[in-house]
Amino acid sequence: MVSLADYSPEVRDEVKLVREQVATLHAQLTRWNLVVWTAGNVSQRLRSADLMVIKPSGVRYEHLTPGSMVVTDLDGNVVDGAEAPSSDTLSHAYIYRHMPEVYGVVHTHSTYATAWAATGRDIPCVLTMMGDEFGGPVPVGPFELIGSEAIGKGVVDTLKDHPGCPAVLMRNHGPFTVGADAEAAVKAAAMTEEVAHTVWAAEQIGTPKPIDPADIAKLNDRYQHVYGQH
Ligand SMILES: O=C(CO)[C@@H](O)[C@H](O)COP(=O)(O)O
Repeated sequence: MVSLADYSPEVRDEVKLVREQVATLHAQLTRWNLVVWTAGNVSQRLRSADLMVIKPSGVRYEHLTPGSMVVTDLDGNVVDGAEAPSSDTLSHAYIYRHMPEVYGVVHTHSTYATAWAATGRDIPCVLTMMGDEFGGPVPVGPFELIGSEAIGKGVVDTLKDHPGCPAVLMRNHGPFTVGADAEAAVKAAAMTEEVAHTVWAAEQIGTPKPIDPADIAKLNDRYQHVYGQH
């Protein structure tokens, strides 16, 4: 069995840093009310080796520490860690293998996004915030059972039809999000829940108005390339 001792000091240094980052980011899931009990997970892929760091399965967020984070290869084989990795490890690994631009993956069961997932409806792009973050609707992916890479394949296959979108609502299950790092994926999870809630509220008031696709593209380009500090 391969262990961290088989990797260079540079890789081991990055593992230490990413363990700290991923452990800290799990607190953002509870901060933004995206999870109940242990129902969500965060991972980040390393830049220096084909490894990833993910939450241990079923461990409460207040008990998570950098040292409890599990290191696996991109086939889900444990390389370092005292506890079993997340239930979704194989799916996170599949996403990393098939989306080379992705270095962060998050899964939650946040209430409003999961309610949309239960209906099988995409969240329509009726908010400027959706143009900004998603560049269109938040799509629904196929129903898949938990524990294999099937969910990961469903996420990748769905996002092929939605280039640049960082979120998929896996039907009857909940949101999976991706990003250039774990923090970006956590942000996408928080924004997914926010727009799921807002669009649901809009549908209680009336019929939300669609945004012209050309304007959605302009919103997304500005937000992705101009917004914020550069
Ligand atoms: O979706 C599911 C179970 O329905 C899992 O993703 C859990 O919600 C989190 O599992 P662990 O990461 O703690 O194994």
